[in-house]
Amino acid sequence: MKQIPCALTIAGTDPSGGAGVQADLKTFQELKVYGMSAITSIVAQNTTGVRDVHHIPVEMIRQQLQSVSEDMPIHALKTGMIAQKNMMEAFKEWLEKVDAFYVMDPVMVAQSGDPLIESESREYLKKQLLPLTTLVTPNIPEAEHLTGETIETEEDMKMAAKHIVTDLGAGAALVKGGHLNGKAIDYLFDGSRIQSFETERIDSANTHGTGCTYSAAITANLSRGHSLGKAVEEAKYYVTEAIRYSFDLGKGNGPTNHFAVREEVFNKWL
Ligand SMILES: Nc1ncnc2c1ncn2[C@@H]1O[C@H](COP(=O)(O)OP(=O)(O)O)[C@@H](O)[C@H]1O
Ligand SMILES: Cc1ncc(COP(=O)(O)O)c(N)n1
Repeated sequence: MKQIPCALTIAGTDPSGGAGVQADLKTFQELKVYGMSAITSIVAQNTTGVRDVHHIPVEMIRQQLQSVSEDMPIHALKTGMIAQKNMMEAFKEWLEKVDAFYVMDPVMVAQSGDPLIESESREYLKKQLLPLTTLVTPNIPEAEHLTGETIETEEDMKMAAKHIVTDLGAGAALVKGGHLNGKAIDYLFDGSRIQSFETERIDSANTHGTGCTYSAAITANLSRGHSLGKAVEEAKYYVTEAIRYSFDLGKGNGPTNHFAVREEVFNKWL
């Protein structure tokens, strides 16, 4: 019998259901992948911003990871918010014993502007975790932090993607253009060639959790055995439709619609 693809997210939470672990598990489910999660921090947040953060003790993170890997298959995994350096150290030690595609969403700041990781962990992420990735998916501010370069044009985005792979050692880099004006274009550099993924910009403020959704969809597609290019292409479609039919929920930037690509529900929201 064919085995179901299994994907794991290692991330913080969003009780309002739009970002973090909640967004990741919804995405895995929609893409018919068995979803698993290890929680790094509990974040009191909603569509308007972050109110408080409780970090899970590092030993408990270690135990969660061990509980998954000693019992369950993991075909692909992603990391989102890993706030502290000691959490990253525990994750790295565990990851070195696991054979799975690794997608890093280098979460640093929430869309509301609230910081989600401590400054000393940024360096660790860059130096120690980045070289272990199959793919890293920075938005423009995150790519600027990783490269130390200002990114204002599509040329800059391509340069940043190359820099992150060639000089910083990531397996591949997808620099996302959500924060630029004009069309929504992302650039993937896989070590040998640049590919672009482009859609029109949707006039919507409901973009809470778009980065989480996108990287989770890529992770799900890799766990199914898709090539990197196909995994990104299909995930781009998923996130675009999730933004197009996003929900006007909450008082801030509303969440994406994970039902959007499901035909029967898709029609209902038209
Ligand atoms: N208004 C929009 N219309 C269409 N696509 C968008 C829009 N905003 C963001 N995107 C796309 O959503 C994905 C997430 O990108 P981005 O917003 O840059 O990431 P993050 O949520 O990490 O800040 C990218 O593919 C980006 O191009
Ligand atoms: C726990 C957690 N992780 C990540 C994000 C970033 O979300 P976005 O996808 O909107 O950048 C968030 N707001 N909360």
